[in-house]
Amino acid sequence: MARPDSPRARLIAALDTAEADRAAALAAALAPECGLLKLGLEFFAAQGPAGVARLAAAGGGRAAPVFLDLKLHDIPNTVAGAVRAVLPLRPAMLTVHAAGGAAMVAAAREAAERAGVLRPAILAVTVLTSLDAAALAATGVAGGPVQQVLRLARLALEAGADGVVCSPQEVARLRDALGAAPLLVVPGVRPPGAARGDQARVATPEEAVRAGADWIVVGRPITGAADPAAAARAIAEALPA
Ligand SMILES: O=c1ccn([C@@H]2O[C@H](COP(=O)(O)O)[C@@H](O)[C@H]2O)c(=O)[nH]1
Repeated sequence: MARPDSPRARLIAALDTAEADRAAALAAALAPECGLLKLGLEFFAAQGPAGVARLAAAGGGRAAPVFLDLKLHDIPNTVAGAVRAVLPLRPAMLTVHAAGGAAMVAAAREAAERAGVLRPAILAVTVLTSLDAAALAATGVAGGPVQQVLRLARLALEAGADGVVCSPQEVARLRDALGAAPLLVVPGVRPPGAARGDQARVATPEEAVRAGADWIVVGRPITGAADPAAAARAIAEALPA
């Protein structure tokens, strides 16, 4: 997948809603302001593949590409089947959990290859940005988020992932360790003064991009604004060129 060529293209707007009409209104407002629209578990659980297809078709082909953030995590055979099942939706990006293991990530990549050159980029989620060091330790992982993100990123990239999802606090370390090739997609991003909500490992949009993020993912600071399009535009305009 081609890397973004402008600050606007770096912005991924997360449309976290269960309501089709609300998602359609947000998509129409935000498509001109960002590079991709992200649909996640909330929308998919409520509206299913047909809802994704309807949203992608809305706007007469002018809708932004779709990032399907399903965070697949199951045995390799099941994940491969799920990837094949969503290929007709033509997502530009699709997530799996790196913690599912190398064979699972490889199965996702192999299944995605069926779509040919327009296959979705397979992104491996490392450590959820809602986990701080203590919450991660409570899951039995020793060593802290940076070490675990690096470990899972290496595993996933060696297994065939095109990139990883990490917090802004690990981006610079990943770029140093892994070089320019992996796509780095970064949620846990908050404009100065915005509520962090349930996000634990955060930084500003500018900090995330300066650290090496290819794309930043922003949800509530945009969708909760009185004017979501203006909020998205302000975030993109504050990004380094
Ligand atoms: O580690 C992760 C992986 C994915 N996400 C997703 O990004 C957005 C963030 O939304 P905000 O409202 O800006 O917090 C959301 O859709 C998550 O599912 C993440 O936050 N962290």
